[in-house]
Amino acid sequence: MKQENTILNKVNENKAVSSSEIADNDFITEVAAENKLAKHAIQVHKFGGSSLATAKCIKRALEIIRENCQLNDIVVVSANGKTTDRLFALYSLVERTIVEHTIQKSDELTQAIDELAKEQAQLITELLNANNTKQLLLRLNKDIEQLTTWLTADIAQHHNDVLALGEVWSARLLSALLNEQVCPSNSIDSRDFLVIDNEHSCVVDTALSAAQLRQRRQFGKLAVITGYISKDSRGKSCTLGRNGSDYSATIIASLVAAGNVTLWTDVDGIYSADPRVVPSARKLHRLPNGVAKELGRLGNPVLHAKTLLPLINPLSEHHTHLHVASSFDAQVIGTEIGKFGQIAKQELSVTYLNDLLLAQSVSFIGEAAAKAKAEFSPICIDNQKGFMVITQGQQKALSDWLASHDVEITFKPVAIIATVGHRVAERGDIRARFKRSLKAAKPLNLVGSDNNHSVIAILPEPCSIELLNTVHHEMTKDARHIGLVVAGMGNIGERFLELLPAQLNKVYALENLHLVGLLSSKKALINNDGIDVTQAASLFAQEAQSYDHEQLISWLTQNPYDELIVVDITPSEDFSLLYEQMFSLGVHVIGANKWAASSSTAHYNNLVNTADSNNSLCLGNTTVGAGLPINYAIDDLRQSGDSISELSGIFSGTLSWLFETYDGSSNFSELLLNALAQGITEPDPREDLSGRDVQRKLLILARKAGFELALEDIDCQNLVPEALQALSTNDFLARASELDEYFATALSEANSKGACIRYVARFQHNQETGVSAKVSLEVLPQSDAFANLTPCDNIFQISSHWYQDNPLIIRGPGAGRDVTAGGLHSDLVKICQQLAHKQSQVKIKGIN
Ligand SMILES: Nc1ncnc2c1ncn2[C@@H]1O[C@H](COP(=O)(O)OP(=O)(O)O)[C@@H](O)[C@H]1O
Ligand SMILES: N[C@@H](CC(=O)OP(=O)(O)O)C(=O)O
Repeated sequence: MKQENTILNKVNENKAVSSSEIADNDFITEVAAENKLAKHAIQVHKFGGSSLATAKCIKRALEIIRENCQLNDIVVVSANGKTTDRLFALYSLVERTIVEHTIQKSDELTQAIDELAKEQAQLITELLNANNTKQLLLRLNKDIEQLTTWLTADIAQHHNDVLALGEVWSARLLSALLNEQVCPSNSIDSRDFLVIDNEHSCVVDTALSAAQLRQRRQFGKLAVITGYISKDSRGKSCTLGRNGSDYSATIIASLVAAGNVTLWTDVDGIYSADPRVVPSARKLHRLPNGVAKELGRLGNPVLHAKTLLPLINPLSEHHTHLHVASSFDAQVIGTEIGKFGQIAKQELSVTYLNDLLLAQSVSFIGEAAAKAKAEFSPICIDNQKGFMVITQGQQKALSDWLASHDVEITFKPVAIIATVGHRVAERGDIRARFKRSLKAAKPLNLVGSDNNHSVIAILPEPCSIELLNTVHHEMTKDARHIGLVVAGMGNIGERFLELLPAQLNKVYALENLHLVGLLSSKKALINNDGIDVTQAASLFAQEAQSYDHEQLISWLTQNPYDELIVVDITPSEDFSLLYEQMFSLGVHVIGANKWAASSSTAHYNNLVNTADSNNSLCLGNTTVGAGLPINYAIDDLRQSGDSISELSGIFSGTLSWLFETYDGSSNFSELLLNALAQGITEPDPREDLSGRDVQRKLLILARKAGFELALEDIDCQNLVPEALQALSTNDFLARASELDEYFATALSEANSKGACIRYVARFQHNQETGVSAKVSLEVLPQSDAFANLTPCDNIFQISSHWYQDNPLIIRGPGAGRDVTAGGLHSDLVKICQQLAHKQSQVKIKGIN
């Protein structure tokens, strides 16, 4: 959540404090003029009770504000921890005392008030300096006196005034602390500006509330506003319902046209089920508005039922983003709620509500049902069978309403469990799966919601944790979004993309894979909603934008997928230097790029450890032998318990072609230029002739086989004489004939013995002598396995404990567009197969 150019810790340097009544735009402009770092769109940050529960939590919230807020932003707070629960408890205690006339209950009341006061006083003393502590304690004492009067003398009148105290204390404390440590701040009691019609419908008087809020905000001070409370048009305190501070935050955001609302809580996003009781719950990175609204309606505690209402105004041009993030782990990317494309629309989640009532009446049948629905907004209604599901709190009002129509009604206690997702009620497969998963619970009915974003099962018994887990497992077991980024839009990259659509259609393991990024060295096309694979190359050509590595890492850090795979088809050492950051972000890498796997021992070991400790997978079968399964074979032998003692072969397609073809009938240099013209060599053929590429490949395989060695441990014969090594490419090509004599001599000497010349890589491990490795031109008998290859083919020979006398040989095309792109697809399928088996358990700072 950290943003680059905000940050209140700079504010103290250029604070300008003057109170005035100004329009929001003026407000913003003036703040911007004073504070060079000010953004123009206001952000609202709401801290829930769990984020303000203890002094430690409040300090954490303070740091989040320091890092993420500017003076023109707004902070909305809930009561500290469970203060609202405690205030409710006081109220219930008083009610019982009145009913039962018991003396000891009033002692109990005094004790409960004392405890509450002590808790608040402790937060104040622990957090504030002496002067502020004194002032806030004085105000707290006054409030406690007032509270005691309300509770003992006039409880009926002051129910909501009592409940409001939690938010008032919390805002006052945070604001004082901000003043001391971060920036000028003032606390605002939302009852001084927020006007609703009544607690039942909570419709906001927008014009009046916005105007009054404008008057309350003070220029140059960060406003800390109480959540949860408001007043009605007669000036009476109201609440917005339990957990209503989220709703306060979005109302306030709509009043000031904020750009963003962040709900800071104890969980780092919205999960596919309650993560406290469903260990396999998945984070939903992006939730479409309608689905989020439905989740809130059906009991998700992070999203109060009304939270989204102020933000989804079809008439408004203004769009406010909503995020859910963890105040315990502010760097973790949370859930974003908004308008998203197909990938986000595939998410499914499961939610439940206990303690409900199934109300049955003829008034809920046919057209008459519309009236009941409009009046009571039930959780669900079936106007064919004549029932609706309501909360227990609605029972009396519904009975009264029907009595006035002279109609009978029956109530039955029920619970609901629902699967929620974009238009799920229209999907027969999801309904069927949901029904199957509920078999043991014997649901009374299954009902689709009006907006089709949920299927609701009505249960005769409360929903158990076991049932929740079973249903969740069934609904989400194959849910996983894997993002694919392809880096390198060259020859092989192009072919890889050409093959991708068919692969996605036919390979089951790729079911949840979405192409989301295409990168060349300078340009990038990133689309979180997916890039059409059938038009990938042309979309890249038309839409890619310039980027740098910092931007790429920042996107990778925030990517909204369960897993992300980067396929590196670049030859770039620079790009390979990003692997470590990628691994530390849990990103998986498929590399055709040889740099990382053949880098220094320290760097390589570090990469392997970083990947391991972050559960990042890394495959690079195509770094050696293109699509030939050499890396897999070595891995397989090692993992099966075999030990490899020798690795040898011809690892370069170019050198294979040159020496298989070179028979002395023409000069070596003519052959070389011919190979260059056919694209068989690198643009500068010295890259092939130097043997470096073969040396790197041997290093990669030896490391795969379990040996720790470095490039310098492998002797490398450079076939380019020293005199030609430092020339420009053109000068080298012009003087290529200087190579001829050396090769002509080598060939004729070999031929005279009935032998041939080949450029061979050899690695040996011997218990006594240790490791020896080299790549060089060798004289081989014509009968040697390495002597009779189809030009361009590679050959790999492995001797091991199991393959001692008769080595294992893998042979075939070791380069080429199709086989390399195919090898990369093979790696991709392997990673996706492994990811399908990956079980992740939720671990959330704050709630675990
Ligand atoms: N599907 C879900 N996704 C995320 N959190 C959930 C879900 N269901 C239940 N929770 C729980 O809801 C709690 C958030 O409750 P809330 O009252 O909004 O917190 P706050 O005190 O921050 O306002 C978290 O502790 C979380 O464990
Ligand atoms: N304090 C109120 C309002 C609220 O929204 O709290 P929280 O953000 O902790 O859920 C309540 O407990 O209902």
